[in-house]
Amino acid sequence: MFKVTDVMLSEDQIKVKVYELAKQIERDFKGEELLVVGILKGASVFVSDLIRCIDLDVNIDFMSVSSYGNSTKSSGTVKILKDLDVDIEGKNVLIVEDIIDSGLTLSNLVAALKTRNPKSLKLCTLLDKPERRKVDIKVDYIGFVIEDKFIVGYGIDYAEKYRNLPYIGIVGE
Ligand SMILES: O=P(O)(O)OC[C@H]1O[C@H](OP(=O)(O)OP(=O)(O)O)[C@H](O)[C@@H]1O
Ligand code: HPA
Ligand SMILES: [Mg+2]
Repeated sequence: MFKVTDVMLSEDQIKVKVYELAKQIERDFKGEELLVVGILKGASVFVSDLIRCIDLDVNIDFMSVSSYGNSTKSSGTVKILKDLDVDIEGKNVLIVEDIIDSGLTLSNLVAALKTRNPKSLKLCTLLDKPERRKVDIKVDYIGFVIEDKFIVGYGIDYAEKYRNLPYIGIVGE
């Protein structure tokens, strides 16, 4: 039986970091338009908090890709379940993820989106778990680098549960 055994990052720690990331993004895209792309479902909570701290002309869109299903291991393949509604050619695109683990989700996504000729393509993740990386990936904005624990909350699930926790918790037996 899995349950949440510890808090890794509190609601307050997350709030401070989200604000810092938003201000970095604001500085980097000053005077530019920006399309923020949230990757469903995990990034939904993070991206909603993030955009509300970014004081720029921001558009938002979502993509849904899935590699984990109901398991704690990536299947290694990424399925596009919902594509963008808008054409990104000539636009500044910021992909927002909740967590980068193996890196497979994002590297597949970046490869797909690059072929659409955006003006720029940058990556932002709240959490980075570098120990489990299978593919190299350059991330422009990272909230927290975390150790190799299976975590949930703030949008992140285990078997579709716990996404509504306001903090990041560690799942144990
Ligand atoms: O770097 P990776 O090993 O690819 O793992 C990271 C991805 O896995 C999770 O999504 P998941 O596919 O489980 O779907 P979800 O966002 O709907 O929970 C998470 O939200 C990231 O998108
Ligand atoms: O630690 C994790 N927890 C939940 N989903 C995930 N997807 C990649 N890593 C994780
Ligand atoms: Mg996800």
